[in-house]
Amino acid sequence: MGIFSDLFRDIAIDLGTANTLIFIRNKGVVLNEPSIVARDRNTGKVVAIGHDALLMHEKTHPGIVTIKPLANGVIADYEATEELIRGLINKTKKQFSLGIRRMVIGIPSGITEVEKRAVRDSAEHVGAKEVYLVAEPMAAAIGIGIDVKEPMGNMIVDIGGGTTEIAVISLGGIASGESLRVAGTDITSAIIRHFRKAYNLAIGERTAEEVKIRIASAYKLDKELTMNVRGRNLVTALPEEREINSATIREAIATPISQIITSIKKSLEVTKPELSADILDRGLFLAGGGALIKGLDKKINEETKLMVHISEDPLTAVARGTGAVLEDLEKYRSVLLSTKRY
Ligand SMILES: Nc1ncnc2c1ncn2[C@@H]1O[C@H](COP(=O)(O)OP(=O)(O)OP(=O)(O)O)[C@@H](O)[C@H]1O
Repeated sequence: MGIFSDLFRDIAIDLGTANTLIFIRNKGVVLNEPSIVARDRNTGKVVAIGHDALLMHEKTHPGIVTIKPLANGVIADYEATEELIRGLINKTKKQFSLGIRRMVIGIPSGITEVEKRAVRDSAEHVGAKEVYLVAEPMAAAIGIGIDVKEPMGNMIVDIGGGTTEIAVISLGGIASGESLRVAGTDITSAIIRHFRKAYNLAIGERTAEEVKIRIASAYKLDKELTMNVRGRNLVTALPEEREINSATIREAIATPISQIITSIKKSLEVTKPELSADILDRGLFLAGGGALIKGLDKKINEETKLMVHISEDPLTAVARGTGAVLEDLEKYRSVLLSTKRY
């Protein structure tokens, strides 16, 4: 058994809008790359996946198109999604591996039946013998280390690239939840718009991401930060550098931040009283890259009066959770999503 079982691999995937992470049994998270596919414009052939495709995404190349197959937490391009899964798995391939046995995939909870089916089909086409799907907020909760099966309410807010998933988890199920299509990407877009409007400065997506990661905040900082940003002046068409500060960026991203907080409040309003009492005791848990926005915990605390915990390494919470499911399928069987066969 030993030798042969080693030749078949069991893997778990966090199929995210922004990043896809792969977890391999007994190894942990082995790959974390952007969810991007680059194709030759003429032949349609895949020329790069992940990091390499991201580099092409920013530089305009007439012969290459880059695709983000998962936009806003839904599958925008089925074929490219499969290419992404295949390409990233290939990057992790061991020389002597015969193929994949089990695959657990974390998917947005707002996904439709047809999209679920498409993810399952893609996994099967890639060679998986058994495919299991788990909702991202459930996986995040497991990754955080919450005992999802106990009769207690736990609120998870997973702020990813395309979607913010808010869920109250209890007894191994999602008691109530919402999938909001406002998340990290919208915060980046708000920064791009601010530079255009306020300074006539066009900045790229990667620069805006850097601004977000380095100085964006949701709450007044003890010490406000500054940063030099380069872009192209839309009036003179010349390159320009400008110093900006965190207070201005906070204002620029106020709309998406308040949309996320409004959704959290709405979810709290519809939570059953006994679960609300648990949440009041335990606080809410933030996961996903958006959890790293400075002061977001304070801002949510101010508006909801709840304790707010930022999960350890929020960017890998979903992947670690899908990995935990993979490593103990028996225990987690009841949290898996069912898909209808057609
Ligand atoms: N330090 C940081 N500060 C603020 N935002 C960050 C930071 N690091 C990453 N992000 C943002 O987090 C988002 C990606 O988060 P994550 O990897 O959890 O999403 P995803 O799982 O790919 O997306 P989704 O859950 O929507 O499918 C991106 O928008 C990224 O810009």
